[in-house]
Amino acid sequence: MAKRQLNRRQNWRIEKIQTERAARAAKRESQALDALEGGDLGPEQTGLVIAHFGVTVEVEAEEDGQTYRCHLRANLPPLVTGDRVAWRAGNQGNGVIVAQLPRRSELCRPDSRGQLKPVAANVDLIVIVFAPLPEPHANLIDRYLVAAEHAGIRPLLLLNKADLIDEHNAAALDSLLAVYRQLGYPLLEVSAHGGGGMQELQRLLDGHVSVFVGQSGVGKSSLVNSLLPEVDTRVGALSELTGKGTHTTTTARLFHFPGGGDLIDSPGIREFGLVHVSRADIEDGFIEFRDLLGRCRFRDCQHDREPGCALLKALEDGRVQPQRLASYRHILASLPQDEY
Ligand SMILES: Nc1nc2c(ncn2[C@@H]2O[C@H](COP(=O)(O)OP(=O)(O)OP(=O)(O)O)[C@@H](O)[C@H]2O)c(=O)[nH]1
Ligand SMILES: [Zn+2]
Repeated sequence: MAKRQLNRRQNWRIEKIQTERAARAAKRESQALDALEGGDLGPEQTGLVIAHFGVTVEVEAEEDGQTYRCHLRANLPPLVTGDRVAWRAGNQGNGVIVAQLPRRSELCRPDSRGQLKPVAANVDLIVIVFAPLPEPHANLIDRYLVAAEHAGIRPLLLLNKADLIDEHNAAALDSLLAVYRQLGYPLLEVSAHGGGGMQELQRLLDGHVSVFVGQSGVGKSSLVNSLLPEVDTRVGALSELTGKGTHTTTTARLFHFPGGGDLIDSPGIREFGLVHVSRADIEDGFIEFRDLLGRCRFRDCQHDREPGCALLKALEDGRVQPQRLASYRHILASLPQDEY
């Protein structure tokens, strides 16, 4: 009891300190903004948000490719990495964001209160990475596909560690890949180590804004390091960690590939698609089910053994793959009960 009270008091103190700290930061921020606005600002131009640091964002000028630390005017919607903005330069490598330009797409994740918040904008390719090892799970790949379909962003299935394909795993991998090939999803095999397929991958990434997602250990870092030999993609994440101590969310950063094309990366983005999907998202995300759902005899059909089930009929006719139906059921069953 006493301990709980103590905890509550501690929490209250921590909250008070955090509020005061935030208020001081906001005040400093508005003073900085006033000083900027009071000075000579350059003409309005367009730029790209390449990183986000709470009260300021790093903007790359479209014109000269230089980066500027920019302050935000109060009436702006929240900006994220990948946003295109209208901004005006100040005099010391800083500037002011004037407006957010329309987004073509958004990646969203729930925040600490469970509310969906955008974490990256204008991504147009989600690279779903898997490998012979750790052994790939169809339902995990399908979860990422559901998330990509839901975000309206094109997926690319990337089998990394192709050098590890041998007589023990080749058949299983082939049948896994055949399902996605039949659905029309683009597929590529590479080896971040051996270098096989990497040029082809680079070609597919050129001209796009991509994110890499996939299970731990499939080789996302290795792929990114091989594509971006010049930069340490962990830098942004680390400096945020030491800056804030307890905060585990780390900023997303946009990197340019040498051959053109961009990558947006952060630990949070790598896990995109593993949290929060609704039943409707799942039904929509299995593209071959779209024409079938709603055609079952029973409205609350669980597509399990019900007579007149359109999905089971399609399974029988070979229009739906057993692996996909199993995966669909598995993902649905993982939803909280009230959404099922
Ligand atoms: N044989 C082989 N091993 C690879 C290849 N790419 C990566 N690996 C190895 O796989 C392991 C995991 O690679 P990472 O790049 O750390 O994987 P990750 O997906 O970034 O993992 P997380 O950071 O946990 O998300 C490392 O030991 C790599 O050396 C490859 O093409 N072939
Ligand atoms: Zn059914």
